[in-house]
Amino acid sequence: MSAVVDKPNADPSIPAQSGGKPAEAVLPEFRRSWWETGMRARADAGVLGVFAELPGLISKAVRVAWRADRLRTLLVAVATVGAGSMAAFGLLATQRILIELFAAGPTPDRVRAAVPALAWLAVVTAIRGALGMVVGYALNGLTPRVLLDVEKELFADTTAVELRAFDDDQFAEGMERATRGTEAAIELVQTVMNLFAGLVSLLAVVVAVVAIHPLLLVALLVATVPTGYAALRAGHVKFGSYLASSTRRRRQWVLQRLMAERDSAAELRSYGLRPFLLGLYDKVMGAQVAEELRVARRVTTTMSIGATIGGVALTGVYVLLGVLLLNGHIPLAAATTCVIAVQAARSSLSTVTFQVDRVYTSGQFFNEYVRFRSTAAHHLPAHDADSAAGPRRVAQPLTELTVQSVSLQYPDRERPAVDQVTVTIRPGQTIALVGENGSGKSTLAAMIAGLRTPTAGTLLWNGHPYAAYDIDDLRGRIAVAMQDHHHWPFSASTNIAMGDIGADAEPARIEAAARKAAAHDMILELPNGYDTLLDKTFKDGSDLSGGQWQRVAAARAFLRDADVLIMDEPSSALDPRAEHALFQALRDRQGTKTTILITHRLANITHADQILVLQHGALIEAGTHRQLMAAAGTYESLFTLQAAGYQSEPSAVASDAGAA
Ligand SMILES: Nc1ncnc2c1ncn2[C@@H]1O[C@H](COP(=O)(O)OP(=O)(O)OP(=O)(O)O)[C@@H](O)[C@H]1O
Repeated sequence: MSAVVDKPNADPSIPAQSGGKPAEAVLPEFRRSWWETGMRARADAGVLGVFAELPGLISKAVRVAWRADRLRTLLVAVATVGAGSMAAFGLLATQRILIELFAAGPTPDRVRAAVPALAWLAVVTAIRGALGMVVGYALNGLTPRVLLDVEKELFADTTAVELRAFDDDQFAEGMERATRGTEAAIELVQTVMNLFAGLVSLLAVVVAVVAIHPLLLVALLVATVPTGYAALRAGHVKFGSYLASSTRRRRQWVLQRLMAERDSAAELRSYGLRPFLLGLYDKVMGAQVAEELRVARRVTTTMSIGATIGGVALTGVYVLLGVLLLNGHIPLAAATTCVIAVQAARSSLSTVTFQVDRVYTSGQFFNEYVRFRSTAAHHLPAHDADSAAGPRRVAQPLTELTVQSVSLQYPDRERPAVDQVTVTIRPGQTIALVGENGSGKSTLAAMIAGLRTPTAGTLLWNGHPYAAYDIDDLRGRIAVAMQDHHHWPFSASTNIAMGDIGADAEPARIEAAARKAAAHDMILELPNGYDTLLDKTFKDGSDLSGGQWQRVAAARAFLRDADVLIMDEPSSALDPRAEHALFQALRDRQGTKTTILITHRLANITHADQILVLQHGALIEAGTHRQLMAAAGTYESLFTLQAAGYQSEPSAVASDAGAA
């Protein structure tokens, strides 16, 4: 934010508010955004820079299209070349007609002689139209497939990368750019195809003109090159306009969301932000209208200059043609065809220059997608290089889980979150992780769950390092109820069934899991019971309270018949009755299934087989409740403190009564 306050007018299109309080000081997201990259790059790149990058971008587009749908890509290419050839034939047929019409002899004879060429022209024009329709049809089928392909690849990456990737702000930024890049893939393919079509038509005109008379090529160049250059310059200016409107769209979008979405609705009302946001909307739109008018003036000037240059060049060509005609260098029919060819070439050239602009811009966005995917590849789970046979399946139930001198240091932190912890966990045990906020309990649990990789030390499942296993298979053996569990926007039953998504979602199993988490009765009271959609933003959707969501999350974890169940603060929002039911269900697992429990409510873990006390990431105490109480260390002091909280109230009441 400070950068914005220091430079309140970083974006000149936003007016500073009076009183030294610029509007953007409270809305830093209004600063220039990464997603203008492509447009800015285009605006900054010179004409040569654009052409230098073009071949690489074109080849990327062709590869993406080819992978998505070979048949349609081929169809577009063939039909485009076909349509171009028809344009050349059309010009040749036109010239033939003119030759016949301008020949000596009676008019009916001349018209009769021109009829075959006329028929040719009609056929060629019809074929050209049909091929144009084929191109449009094939492109309509091709582009959604391109989008599907690139989006699928992107989400295949984002769902596979290790959790640590999400701690990296560069990764998060890259992901946003890549999402925009997927849409750019469509644009890139479309514009490359249009560019190709424009180039083919241009080439067709050139071929036809050379076939009529080589000298006419000079005339064509003189008439089209200045116009082409002017069109490219105009493209630059139009790009400025595109840039301005994109900025406006982003601002509108941010404000529209703030004023219309559920997430901000309560705070907007509570703080009385309505006039502030509406006022800001007015200001932003006012600034944008002014910007648009400024750009419109520039566009008009550039276009006028372009039109003047083009007109002068065209007049030169007509003069040249007249001179050639008078000197008898070219026949009248060729000169007339040349006039038609020049018009066709000018139109193709303006298509080409416009598409060059667009290929360059969408290519920049698509590059972001390509870049992100190569970054994501570095975040994929590492597999043990020693095991040549590939990742091992988890064939046996858990016999021993060993945490061997394990540490994890987050990249942006000076000290490790978990520091050389060693523990051995046996099947059927209940392990409790205890310690102050930030002592490393969740981080240790995430490593045991196979969600994070230690920066030092090893985790062993049945004597083999985690890295030797197929990570998805290993994770399938562990169920986790996260501290910050996700509110999945699906029905209540799906929310629970997601705990074992590969298995049949039998209602009886789902209900049994819900009962263990004290969620069954609560779900039955919802408008549509288990079928209630837990997303308020859809019709008939419902929302749950914090504690109700926690019960659903616990039920999800109970559903999976996991070797190890990890529950991170499962009762922080539960009422006493629900808490009692949940811990009873956890105690029922003891002796048969392994449970790792993280909680600050120490009365709930007195039955644990091992209580591990963490401090600043290090394991400072381990033992049963009885052993740790006898040791009179950190655990004992925390437990005594909490127990005193429960006992103090009655004595306070008693002393109050005595005083009365
Ligand atoms: N993704 C992260 N990136 C950087 N640091 C993190 C991240 N997650 C946790 N930390 C830091 O690591 C340390 C351990 O965090 P952890 O969540 O494991 O603690 P905890 O014992 O579970 O805390 P609590 O009782 O509050 O849930 C803390 O200092 C925390 O700030």
